[in-house]
Amino acid sequence: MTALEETLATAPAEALSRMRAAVPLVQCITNYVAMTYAANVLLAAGASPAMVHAAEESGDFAAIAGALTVNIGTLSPDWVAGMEAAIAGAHGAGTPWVLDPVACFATRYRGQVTRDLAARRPAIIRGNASEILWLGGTSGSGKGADAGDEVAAATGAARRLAAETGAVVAVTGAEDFLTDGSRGLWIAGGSPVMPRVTATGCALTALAGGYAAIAEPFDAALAALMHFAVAGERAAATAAGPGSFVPAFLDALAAVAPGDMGLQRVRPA
Ligand SMILES: Nc1ncnc2c1ncn2[C@@H]1O[C@H](COP(=O)(O)OP(=O)(O)OP(=O)(O)O)[C@@H](O)[C@H]1O
Ligand SMILES: Cc1ncsc1CCO
Ligand SMILES: [Mg+2]
Repeated sequence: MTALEETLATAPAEALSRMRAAVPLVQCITNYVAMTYAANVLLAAGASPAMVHAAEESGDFAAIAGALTVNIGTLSPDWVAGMEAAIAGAHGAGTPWVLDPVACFATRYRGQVTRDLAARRPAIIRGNASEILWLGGTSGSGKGADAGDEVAAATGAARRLAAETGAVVAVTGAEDFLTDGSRGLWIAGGSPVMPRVTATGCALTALAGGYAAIAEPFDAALAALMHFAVAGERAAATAAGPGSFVPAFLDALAAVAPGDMGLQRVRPA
């Protein structure tokens, strides 16, 4: 087996077992839209969320958290100060952090803030294709928080961004792409209903934090993507639409077992 195949064969299942055993504390700085959903996703999956963003405390909190996640969805100057303080606290304590560049291409302010955050050594960057295209130096056709581009169009940008920042980069969509700049993987699964529920991607970023608390960034991102891929597919099979998908998805996240995090949905790029 190659090193990559060994990673694929055991790492996601082991990561899920370790996360459920540890129930890691994950500090989430996320947007107003995503807060409750992301917290519920973490609890269902097996981690312990805390939504802590004020600059007065966010750095101290990052020092006691297992991981920090930073999502710019509803940013404002106060929140950006909280993000910067949290990241400084995370670096001081060796806490890994995850960046979600929501709609970074949409305005100059978002773009500047995102570039500044991306330069602060995130362990993982998780975005949709339009966000990663823009951050990787190419313009796409995103519309606000929703992607307007195919994941396949963003693989080069993802590799460049990973090389530039040192982060593992996950691009999500109908199939997800994961790279650390050299290794590349495709992860299949999920459901077309997922982008019809707001903050699904934001919640995935939060879960990537849960895994980053107990695994190396590449394995952590892969486990989070697989956990969503399995649970999303199962929930969609029983849901009537976006509304009933949400409770079914929380149930499915809780029900995913290590043995479900198998190789069959992953292929090397
Ligand atoms: N067409 C699709 N088929 C299957 N799964 C999908 C599809 N679109 C998105 N997903 C899944 O939905 C999840 C969120 O990805 P998405 O790319 O929609 O995030 P996003 O655009 O950042 O979302 P948001 O900003 O609204 O939180 C991922 O697990 C992804 O695999
Ligand atoms: C709808 C929306 N607007 C800002 S953040 C957010 C959640 C999805 O990214
Ligand atoms: Mg998003």
